[in-house]
Amino acid sequence: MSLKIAFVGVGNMASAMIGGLRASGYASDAIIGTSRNADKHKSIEAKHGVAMTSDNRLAVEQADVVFLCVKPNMMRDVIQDLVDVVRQDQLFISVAAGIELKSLAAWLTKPVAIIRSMPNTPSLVGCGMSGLIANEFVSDSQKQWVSDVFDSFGSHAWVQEEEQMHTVTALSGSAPAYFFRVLEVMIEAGQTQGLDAATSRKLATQAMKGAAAMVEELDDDIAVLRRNITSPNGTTQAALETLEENGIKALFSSAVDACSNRSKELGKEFASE
Ligand SMILES: NC(=O)C1=CN([C@@H]2O[C@H](COP(=O)(O)OP(=O)(O)OC[C@H]3O[C@@H](n4cnc5c(N)ncnc54)[C@H](OP(=O)(O)O)[C@@H]3O)[C@@H](O)[C@H]2O)C=CC1
Ligand SMILES: O=C(O)[C@@H]1CCC=N1
Repeated sequence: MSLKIAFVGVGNMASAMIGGLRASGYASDAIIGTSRNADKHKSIEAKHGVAMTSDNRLAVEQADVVFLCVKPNMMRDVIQDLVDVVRQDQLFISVAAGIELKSLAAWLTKPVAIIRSMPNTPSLVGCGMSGLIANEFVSDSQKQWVSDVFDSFGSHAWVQEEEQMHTVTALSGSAPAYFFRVLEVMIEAGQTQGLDAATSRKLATQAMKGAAAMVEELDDDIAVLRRNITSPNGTTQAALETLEENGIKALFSSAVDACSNRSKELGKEFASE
């Protein structure tokens, strides 16, 4: 039988995970979600076939596993309102950017099992990537269950040091947005050159998907895959030289640094003391 999961704060990220879980066959009656605005509940219930409530405590009371999915600035208040219904046999999984395990533990007040995760929205289509780290109360069997759940909507990686969660955020949590931006810009450029929007979108998207699939499925060095497309003095060389001249390396490495630094700031801004 599926463990009962409560998603506290069903917005973009929780909705993506619920969609991914449901598509992988997780039982609808084993999932309950919460959000304050009851007007949204019907559409979430219709989309994912799961029950919704505005009552966080009611949802948490009946859960074996609680995903904490509110924004980082709301996390402390939301957890503090739950403290007296929290049981030590429950597992808590935060998805919040920046928020440290020790802050979550301090707000939960009891010695409970907590996992800090950093998923991403491609979970909705079974292509998620999630970084994970556990506190000392998480058992091996809970870790296995969590690995299986995150794999059911993509893939996962456990990190050894909590500091590494900032880098996970920069390389996978936020990264789909960078690639969406790259696609937006390329599609617009295609249209500027005369293609219609749909054709431009299909061409650029399929190229991005194909490149990612080659990296994933072949064991080749990525630089070799790039060179295999780049004929001397050909079209690709012209494009790549333009990207280098315009600072692609500095651009992306500074974006990764900015993301990771913001994650660190969020952790400090919303720390337990
Ligand atoms: N979006 C992403 O790609 C990723 C997000 N994250 C993390 O996920 C978390 C949520 O982000 P995201 O989904 O984008 O944000 P959203 O704002 O889309 O979702 C948060 C939801 O929480 C609900 N909420 C707010 N307060 C409460 C409350 N007191 N009780 C119950 N529900 C509440 C809101 O609904 P309502 O107003 O109806 O209450 C809202 O829909 C953040 O901590 C973020 O760092 C992590 C990885 C990726
Ligand atoms: O932008 C954010 O803060 C969240 C965390 C990772 C992706 N979105």
